[in-house]
Amino acid sequence: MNYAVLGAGAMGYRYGVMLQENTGAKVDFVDTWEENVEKAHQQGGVSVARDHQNRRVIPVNVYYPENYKGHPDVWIVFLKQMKLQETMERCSKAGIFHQDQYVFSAMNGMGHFEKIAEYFPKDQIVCGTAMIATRMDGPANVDFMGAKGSEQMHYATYNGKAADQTVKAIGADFKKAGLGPVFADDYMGMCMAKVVFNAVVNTLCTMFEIQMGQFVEYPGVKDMAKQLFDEAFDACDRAGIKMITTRQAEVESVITVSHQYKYHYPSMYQDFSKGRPTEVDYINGYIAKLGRENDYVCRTHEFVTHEVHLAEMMRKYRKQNQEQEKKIAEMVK
Ligand SMILES: NC(=O)C1=CN([C@@H]2O[C@H](COP(=O)(O)OP(=O)(O)OC[C@H]3O[C@@H](n4cnc5c(N)ncnc54)[C@H](OP(=O)(O)O)[C@@H]3O)[C@@H](O)[C@H]2O)C=CC1
Ligand SMILES: CC(C)(CO)C(=O)C(=O)O
Repeated sequence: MNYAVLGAGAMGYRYGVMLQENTGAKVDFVDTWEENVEKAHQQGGVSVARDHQNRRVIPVNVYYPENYKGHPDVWIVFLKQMKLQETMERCSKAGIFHQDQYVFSAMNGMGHFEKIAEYFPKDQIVCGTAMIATRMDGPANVDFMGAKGSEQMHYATYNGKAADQTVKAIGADFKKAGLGPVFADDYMGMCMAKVVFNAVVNTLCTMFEIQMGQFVEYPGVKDMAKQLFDEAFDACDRAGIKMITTRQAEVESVITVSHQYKYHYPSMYQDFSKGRPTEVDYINGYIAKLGRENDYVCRTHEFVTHEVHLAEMMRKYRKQNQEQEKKIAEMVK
């Protein structure tokens, strides 16, 4: 099968490169971030390391939507939630989406499949979640975190039906690529199991600007995680969502995955540190909204969503405050 990755960022390159290298599939990349596309053209591909080691340039074909002439069997979408609608619209106007194509996405948060369904038939949407950590260190420069074989992901059909031949073929390619796919029966329970995980790890690491291994040093992590998971699971219970995991398993997973990816700054921090908006409204904000819609108030998630927005807004004072403090220190000398 042929693939095109929409969003040549950390995860887009990860999926695309692993498919290209390990399955021999033809993979194209489509992106709108100019510096990224130009850098890939200039250096002849994407620079890839694994856990900071063995950095090398892997040849890849990266296009702007307007230049893309391919007709892949499957689109793999890895955009940030905030950019999804705008980018899908740009691609649609460029005429690169076709009604015979399947589309897979394992973006974090919720709300993206409904947007994707505006452009592709519902029966051809494959939902995913990825417990796979990747850093984007600069344009066309990525770092695959975690040892080879540590990759784990889930996928499910959006229509809730059994996997058809194409979905099975996608799953087989993901397996051959080394992405560790597991098929799930229900996409909502599968996606929410990842959303609630990100609502703890991504959000707390971002606010405190720390790596996952540093976060898990704190002895109160299990208590904090439990509080956030309890609220999220209660909201899901009320909404009739059957999670593919349990509260206790999620707490254990926070500990295990944080040790496994100890040097990883979650993707939310990667946006935060670059002065970009974060996906918090699609993660903790989504849980809080789900709760409200089902007569349940997720107080901690609502509060935490505000905290992340507060932290985002306060980034503008950081330089000013540091300069003021420097001046005061000089006056005191
Ligand atoms: N990174 C990870 O470890 C994981 C991420 N995810 C999820 O996957 C999805 C994609 O995330 P990820 O691959 O990390 O995203 P990235 O930020 O690496 O890339 C997504 C897109 O963001 C834009 N972009 C990124 N950095 C910059 C920058 N400095 N300046 C301008 N534009 C930039 C680019 O396109 P454009 O300008 O067109 O937006 C890029 O294609 C998200 O939903 C994320 O939560 C899920 C699991 C793990
Ligand atoms: C790698 C992982 C699982 C860490 O929370 C992730 O989803 C992210 O960085 O966004």
